[in-house]
Amino acid sequence: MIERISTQVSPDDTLRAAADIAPCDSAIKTLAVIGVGAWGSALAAIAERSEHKIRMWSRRSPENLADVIAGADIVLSAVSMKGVPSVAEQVRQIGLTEGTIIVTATKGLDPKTLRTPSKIWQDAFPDHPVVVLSGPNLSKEIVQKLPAATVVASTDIPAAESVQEFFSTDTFRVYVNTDPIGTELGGTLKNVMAIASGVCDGMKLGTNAKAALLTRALPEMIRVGTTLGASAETFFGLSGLGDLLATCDSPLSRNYQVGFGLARGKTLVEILDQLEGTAEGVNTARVLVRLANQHEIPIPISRQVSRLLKGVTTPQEAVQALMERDLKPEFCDLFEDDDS
Ligand SMILES: NC(=O)C1=CN([C@@H]2O[C@H](COP(=O)(O)OP(=O)(O)OC[C@H]3O[C@@H](n4cnc5c(N)ncnc54)[C@H](O)[C@@H]3O)[C@@H](O)[C@H]2O)C=CC1
Ligand SMILES: O=C(CO)COP(=O)(O)O
Repeated sequence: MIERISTQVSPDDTLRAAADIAPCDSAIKTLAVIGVGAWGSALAAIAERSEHKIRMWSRRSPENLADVIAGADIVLSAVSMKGVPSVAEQVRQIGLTEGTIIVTATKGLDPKTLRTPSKIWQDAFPDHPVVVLSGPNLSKEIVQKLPAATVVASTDIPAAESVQEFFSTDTFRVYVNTDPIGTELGGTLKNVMAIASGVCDGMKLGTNAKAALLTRALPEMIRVGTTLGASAETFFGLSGLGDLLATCDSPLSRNYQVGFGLARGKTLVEILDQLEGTAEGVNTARVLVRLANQHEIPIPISRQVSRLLKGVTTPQEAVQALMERDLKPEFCDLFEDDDS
């Protein structure tokens, strides 16, 4: 696990000017990053410029959380899903300055309450704007300053626009969206599909199979999303299709690596032991099955991924089960229930 503590960017440092980043006029200057793993560190690096003050906190860092968030214009959480409820509660007990924007970059679902990270933050801070940041953003490419785009979504548009301005650079293009739940679920649900995609490649099923998998993955994600209040359109954007393509086709993706390893006969325990960082799709698959059962949403691909992760099916049986389902018209099940 990558665990960077506030060494490069300390609470009292004035940050060095990044030569390739134009000065930003935003009134928003102070960022507190909570969760300094691969993604939190990458986002801090993106925001780094002379007029920004960046403070960082993770559970093993020497800084005091209250000092790090005090007076921050933006509090960004890049904690993995399992840490979100407890971290949100710690921050709630400390309290935030009025007007502080909360940005959540976690892609996951809470196993206890089935809530998304943005819902957890909004429940803890009903009077603060909450902005979801999600998109095709493999952190290893972002830190190399390769061009990338992302989405910041909120029902509070001025807050989303402030976050857009704060994080935009000439290599990181930020779009605003008004559908936070859709934006968040795109990034969350594609992690399960990335596991399926890794299985597909690990089994050498070929390009046709991969194209079929990813194409059928999208309506499955849309069915879940629209049931939970998202707009279908959002899933055709960067945080849906965009992140699906990035994560399902890259060995840099930890979720893809999980699927690939399972297809090559490794156990889940072995894979997770060797994995650098968090593969949220493992938890998400389990939670998603419960959500889908509750709402009667057909999720055939995710259900096979969940069975594979539980060890109750093999990759070969999972593929067979998907191929042997009832025949149907291509578009009958985008918004309607069918068998799973
Ligand atoms: N790495 C990437 O390319 C991207 C990751 N994400 C998402 O960002 C989130 C974090 O991912 P990474 O930074 O890659 O993971 P990571 O494993 O590198 O870092 C996770 C961070 O969460 C903290 N954490 C974990 N459990 C905690 C707990 N119980 N209490 C407090 N803190 C806790 C860790 O200390 C660490 O700072 C995930 O939801 C992931 O899906 C989103 C976009 C890109
Ligand atoms: O969300 C990501 C890219 O957008 C990162 O994917 P992994 O968590 O699978 O590495």
